[in-house]
Amino acid sequence: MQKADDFFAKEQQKRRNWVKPVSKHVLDNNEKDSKKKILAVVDAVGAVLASYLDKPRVYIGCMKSGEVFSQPQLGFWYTFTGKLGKSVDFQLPKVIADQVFVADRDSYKAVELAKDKHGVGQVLLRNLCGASVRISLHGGQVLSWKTDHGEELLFISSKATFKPPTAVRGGIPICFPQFGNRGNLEQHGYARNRMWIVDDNPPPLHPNDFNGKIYIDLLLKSTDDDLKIWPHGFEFRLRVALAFDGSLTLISRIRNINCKPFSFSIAYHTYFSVSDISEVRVEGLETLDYLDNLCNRERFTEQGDALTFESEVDRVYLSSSDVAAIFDHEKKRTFLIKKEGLPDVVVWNPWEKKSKAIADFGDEEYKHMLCVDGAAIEKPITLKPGEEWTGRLELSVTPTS
Ligand SMILES: O=P(O)(O)OC[C@H]1O[C@@H](O)[C@H](O)[C@@H](O)[C@@H]1O
Repeated sequence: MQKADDFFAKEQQKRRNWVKPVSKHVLDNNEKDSKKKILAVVDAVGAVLASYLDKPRVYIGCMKSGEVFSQPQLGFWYTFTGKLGKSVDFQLPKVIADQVFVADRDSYKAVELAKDKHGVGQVLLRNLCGASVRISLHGGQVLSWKTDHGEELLFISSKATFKPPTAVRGGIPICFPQFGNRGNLEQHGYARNRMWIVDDNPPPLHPNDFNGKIYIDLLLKSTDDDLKIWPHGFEFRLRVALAFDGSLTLISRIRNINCKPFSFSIAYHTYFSVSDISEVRVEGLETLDYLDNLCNRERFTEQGDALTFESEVDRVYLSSSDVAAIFDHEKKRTFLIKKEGLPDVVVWNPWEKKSKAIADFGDEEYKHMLCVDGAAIEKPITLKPGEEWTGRLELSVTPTS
């Protein structure tokens, strides 16, 4: 788990309760004449910084300084590694003097553990801008992903039940080790119906998987009861990471800890929240072959330029590129889905009739959701004893004009 440093943030951070103006912070710390000095330094350094606005990362070599990096539209951010308050003899590299804020280490918590009303453990990740992700230990399921404006990006049914053992209808349930009914296990496998634990000591990942991110590591291990229904010992490690820009990454590492090989399928069954399904299009699947679950998994080839929706869809697109996008015209936003190790993409919307047959799904809710899952289904992944597989899914959202 990461620990928050002191940070300086800009205008839009004002409303976060862990952010206050530097001047107030310093006054609170009884340094009465500090404000003037800080602003004076800001003016000088700000002018220098302005000439670096097009650079992604700038390091300012001053006492107690941290890294300074630019963020499109947000200007500069400064990670201050020293302790603010004791001395004002530090240089504050910020562009605009009256928009300098400090995040208070005591009130800002990047990772919080809590329990829901059924006693199920939940993890809340929150980045400094206020974007957040909520994960349930039941299923290792992401239940919420919000922008820094508090806008929910995932769909959860109003009829969802949060009481184990069934998975919540919405968010990102993980289908493992089976997808759908392609095997002898329960629908979509059992990982989504099991309790996961927080993994305090996971094996290291590549620095890109944690640098600048807030994250939690979860772990699912097969129990003796699980081995009776699927006789393969595994460790499934899931890292859920929230980046500074609000993007959400799920990294799965699945290891065979048994003495014989096994094969599995996996899907991140992502319920995206959309304004109106009729106004949505999916790009990145053009010309691909797909298996149509509505026609006994018959194989077809996608013909259109982009996928649009006017009836039930339940397909597995095969061997896709590593990027797909969902354009939501009404909400004026685009979801980008980037994936590694996940060749297939499931697209699912139950539409009107099927919706009525799903107990934990509202009759009209199909209009406001679309499942687009990064997955490995058609060619199951085989692991020899001791082998590990890694799959990554990165979700981000951008405004579209
Ligand atoms: O109701 P469940 O088990 O969560 O599954 C929902 C849907 O998940 C989709 O991924 C499947 O392709 C559908 O066939 C299925 O109906």
